[in-house]
Amino acid sequence: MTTSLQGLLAGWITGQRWFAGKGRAIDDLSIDSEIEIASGDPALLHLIACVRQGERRTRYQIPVGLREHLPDRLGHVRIGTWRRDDGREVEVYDALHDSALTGHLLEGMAADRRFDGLGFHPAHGVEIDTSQRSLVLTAEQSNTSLVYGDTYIFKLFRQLNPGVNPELEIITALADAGSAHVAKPYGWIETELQGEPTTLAIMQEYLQNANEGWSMALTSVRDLYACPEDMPAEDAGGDFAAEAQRLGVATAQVHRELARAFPTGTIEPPEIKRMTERFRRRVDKAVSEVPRLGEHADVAAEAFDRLADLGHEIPVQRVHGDYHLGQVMRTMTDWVVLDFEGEPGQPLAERRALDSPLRDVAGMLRSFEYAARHLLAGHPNAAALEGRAREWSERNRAAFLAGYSEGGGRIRGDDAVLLRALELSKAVYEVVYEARNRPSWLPIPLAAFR
Ligand SMILES: Nc1ncnc2c1ncn2[C@@H]1O[C@H](COP(=O)(O)OP(=O)(O)O)[C@@H](O)[C@H]1O
Ligand SMILES: O=P(O)(O)O[C@H]1O[C@H](CO)[C@@H](O[C@H]2O[C@H](CO)[C@@H](O)[C@H](O)[C@H]2O)[C@H](O)[C@H]1O
Repeated sequence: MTTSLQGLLAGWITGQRWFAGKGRAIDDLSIDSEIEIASGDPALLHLIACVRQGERRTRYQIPVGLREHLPDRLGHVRIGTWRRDDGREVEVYDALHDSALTGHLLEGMAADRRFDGLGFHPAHGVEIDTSQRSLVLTAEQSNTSLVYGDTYIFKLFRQLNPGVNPELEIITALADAGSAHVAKPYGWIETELQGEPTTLAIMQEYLQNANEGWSMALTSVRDLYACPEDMPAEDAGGDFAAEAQRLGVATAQVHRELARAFPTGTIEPPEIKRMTERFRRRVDKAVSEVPRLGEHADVAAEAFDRLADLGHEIPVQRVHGDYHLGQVMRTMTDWVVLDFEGEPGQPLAERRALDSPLRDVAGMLRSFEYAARHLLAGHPNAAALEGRAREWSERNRAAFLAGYSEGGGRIRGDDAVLLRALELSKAVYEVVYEARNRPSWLPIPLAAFR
């Protein structure tokens, strides 16, 4: 049986990891833009689809492949059979899994090419090797990344909002300034949405032999859990504290580089009050989606009240915005920071706005909590290991903060008030994120309110 392309996509999209509207029915899916990048068999079609769920409309980027016969190796990414206007039936599938098609993206960037409304560009002064073949990364992601050979990583943004993606803007500025903490940009793809240049994908240097902070931290937690109960964390194999401290130093350096490359400012007490009101609205919205959060709302409210009474200005600048252990990689020489695009799903203007660098510090502190508690879920000894989890988290949070100060990051005595409010606001975001994407992880952010 054949269905319209819209119908096929509506049936398929809800099962994708990056689909942001999980748990709510799709009222309508329309195709806003359809551009052929390659014709023939296989063909490559670039689609921008708009999904309506109640009042909410979200745009998604979906490059699809079209083939008369789908080889077995692509069976797992089949979307369905579509009868085209000319009467031909084709198999539609997720094009990013087909290296016969993804080569066109690399060639487009190398040649600074245009396909109707799509602009493909190389970064300034680089030469792109078009012989590299791609593989899709299988990480838990909000976007989809391809690795070409062991040379480039290409990230295609799934949810689209009009505007230049902050990640492109930031990695370009920091790489131009000679930062040791970003992966070099190689190219990007853009279009125009509602009259604004809008980033669709970015390609960067692939960091070979680098380890992700999250998996390094989990290895360390696992080691501690396996140690005798009376052994202090610093004596357990795989202690992470020296790395946490180095990460703190690198974070402070990145903040300094961001402050040099972009405007900075301060926010005054009346604006701080408005910020806490935004935090409160975020809690209300989160409680309506995850009612269990309601029993903890007063903990967050108390932290926001204290921040509203702070009484002095807060320095602000460009920040990372969604900083956690999955966004940092340890290379042979240092920590490199990835994914400067802020919290996916928030409007771009908000994600590019100046903010306190302590937002990133709070994000990373939450991540140490996540790493410490993640392995407790379903662990037969969970109750006994609670204390170990707390010990690991406290030790690494302290080491990270020490490194941050040592690297020149500014933390004053009463910044604890701001940090606590930012941590709880992040935990509220995480409660919604987990409820939508990984319900079994929900106890982790909920524990932040205890
Ligand atoms: N430059 C890079 N080199 C090597 N691996 C990378 C690089 N950039 C990202 N990755 C890997 O891809 C994962 C997801 O990347 P990220 O940019 O955070 O995507 P998303 O925005 O979808 O979460 C990272 O956690 C890391 O494992
Ligand atoms: O990396 P993304 O930009 O996709 O960020 C989203 O997904 C993250 C999970 O992958 C999520 O991070 C949360 O889980 C992490 C462990 O997987 C943990 O280290 C973070 O502290 C926690 O916030 C992130 O919030 C979300 O925006």
